[in-house]
Amino acid sequence: MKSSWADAVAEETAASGSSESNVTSVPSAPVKSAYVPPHLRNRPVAAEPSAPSFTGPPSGNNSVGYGAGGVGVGQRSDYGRQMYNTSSRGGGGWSNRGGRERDVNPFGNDDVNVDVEQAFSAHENSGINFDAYEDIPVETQGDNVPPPVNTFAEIDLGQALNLNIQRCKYVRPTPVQRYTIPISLAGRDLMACAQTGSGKTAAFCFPIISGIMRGNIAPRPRGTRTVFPLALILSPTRELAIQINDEAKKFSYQTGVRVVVVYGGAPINQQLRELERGVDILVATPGRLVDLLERAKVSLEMIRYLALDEADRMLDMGFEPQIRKIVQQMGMPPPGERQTMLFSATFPKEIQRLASDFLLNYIFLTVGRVGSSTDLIVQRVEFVQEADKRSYLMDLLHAQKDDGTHGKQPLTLVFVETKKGADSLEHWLCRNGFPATAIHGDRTQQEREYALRSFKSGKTPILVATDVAARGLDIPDVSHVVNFDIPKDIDDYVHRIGRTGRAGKTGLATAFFNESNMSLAKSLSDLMQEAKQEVPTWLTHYASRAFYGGGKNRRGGGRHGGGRFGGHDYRRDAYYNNSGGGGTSDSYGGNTGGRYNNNYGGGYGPGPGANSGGYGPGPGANSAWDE
Ligand SMILES: Nc1ncnc2c1ncn2[C@@H]1O[C@H](COP(=O)(O)OP(=O)(O)OP(=O)(O)O)[C@@H](O)[C@H]1O
Repeated sequence: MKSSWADAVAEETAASGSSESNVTSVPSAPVKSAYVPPHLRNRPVAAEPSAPSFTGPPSGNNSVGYGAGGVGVGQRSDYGRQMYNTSSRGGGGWSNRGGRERDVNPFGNDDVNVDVEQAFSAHENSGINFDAYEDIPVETQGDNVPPPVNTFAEIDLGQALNLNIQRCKYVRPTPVQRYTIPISLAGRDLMACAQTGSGKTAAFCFPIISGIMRGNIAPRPRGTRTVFPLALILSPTRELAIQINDEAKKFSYQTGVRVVVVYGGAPINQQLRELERGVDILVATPGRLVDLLERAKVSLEMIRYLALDEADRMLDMGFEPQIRKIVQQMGMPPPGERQTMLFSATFPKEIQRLASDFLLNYIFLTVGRVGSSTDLIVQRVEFVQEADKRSYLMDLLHAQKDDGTHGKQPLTLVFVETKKGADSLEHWLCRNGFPATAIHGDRTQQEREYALRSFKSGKTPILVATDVAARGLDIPDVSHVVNFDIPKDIDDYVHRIGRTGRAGKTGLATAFFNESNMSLAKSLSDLMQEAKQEVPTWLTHYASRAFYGGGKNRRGGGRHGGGRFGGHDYRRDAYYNNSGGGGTSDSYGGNTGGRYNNNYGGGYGPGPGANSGGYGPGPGANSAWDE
């Protein structure tokens, strides 16, 4: 059943009793006390005004000064914004440097002023196909899990943010949003695993923006060129950081919350200038952030919200020491004094163990099976020898061209293993009349961004990519993902194919498999079965051989080593099975023991028997890491 925002609001108003109980059962403000750095303790902090209950978006143009330029104190009916502007915060806030600035309208129109009902009925079908998520299994583990909500209207996010949700044409929350937003608003730490393209970005952005709008934040230090963001969102790749920044900017339009992005490969001076204009939410790749921290341009002392997108990637072998440094050794308040949210579509258990160091009494949420792909993606596996891959790809592309009956050419994303391989395939495709571009870690940042733009716009409807484009990128109209080279790790496969079949739309993924991919046969076959895909007999055959021959993948012991669909909250296993030294059911070669027996500070690497070949970039392979 479809319902518009206006319906939801009307229903809530009509049934105020029941909706109120929903609201009260989900605390509207973090329950933890605000972090106050030692040097600011004993100073008076502005009291938080009581939050008016959510009344739905306005139908006119007079409620929040939309489109009226800068917003002054008292002009707004949005309590969060008022709090934000009237609080005694100095230091890092946007309003204290260079004066108040007019928000650039990231939506490019003022459509919020048109009749709400009309706007929603016009766009109701343009967003997520919610029916596709109806039967999705959801599991939560942890103490006192706040109940999920069914509509945005049930959540008290603040009016300015609600308007932006409306502008984004989000009619109702996706399953991961239904669960995570109340959990985060209740101030709880969270590890959330939900399928690709299911709306995780908004799931962590909304509570952060709302929390900052709500205020109750200690003043930031004045008279220093160091900036003190209140929230940090970390991303493994530059392009994903840019995308999160764009999204967060949309969501925070006219809330007074200022978002800045920093990432490697781009001029640091420009980023410094942006920072000096003030920052509330900092989106960053780890390397550039460490640089700024070491130069004392940024301080993490005031961080109240930490979000790790693609958290399992952020904590795998390549990144883990750097993330640990940022989170534990550079002045960030400890768990309990900040709220931490970890999100990904995949969460190997040994990564869960590492991640739990950053969390306090957290809730573990799975929407769909951990690490599963969505069954919106039709998966095909073809047996193709190395030498035949190009001609096979050409056949696929020709077939697609012939299919292009709607005028618009479908976008095809082709994943290869190496940077050299990406260059070479791009040139070959272009020589053969297929407009292609490429993205990988050896290209300059300018080239990378240009390639992505050219692909998104359809100018070059084929993008050849390494794993640098495997995670998080939300490119509308990608109808086909081709795994020209199959990744060594099943989780990477899940993320790669997740570039299509997003937001409830369907997509196609084709993989070229041959003997060199034997190590993935079992996990690929399991994954496809789980997603109700047709598994070729030859793959089943290889899978049984790989199983007995010790096929390798990051999950060790087979994809479902801890029992079928063994991907749950690792704490279950840790508590019951852990008697030391890798005693859990899906021990990764014995190098990570139970949480309580291990010294994680000593670094993390593949132990004897670990899957070093399939875990992290091997020689000649690409790192999907950025700085
Ligand atoms: N409530 C909603 N209604 C409609 N569309 C939504 C909603 N929430 C998110 N979307 C859209 O769904 C798409 C996918 O969202 P997003 O990129 O956050 O997915 P994700 O879960 O982070 O994916 P990945 O695992 O690949 O990073 C985006 O285009 C986003 O704008």
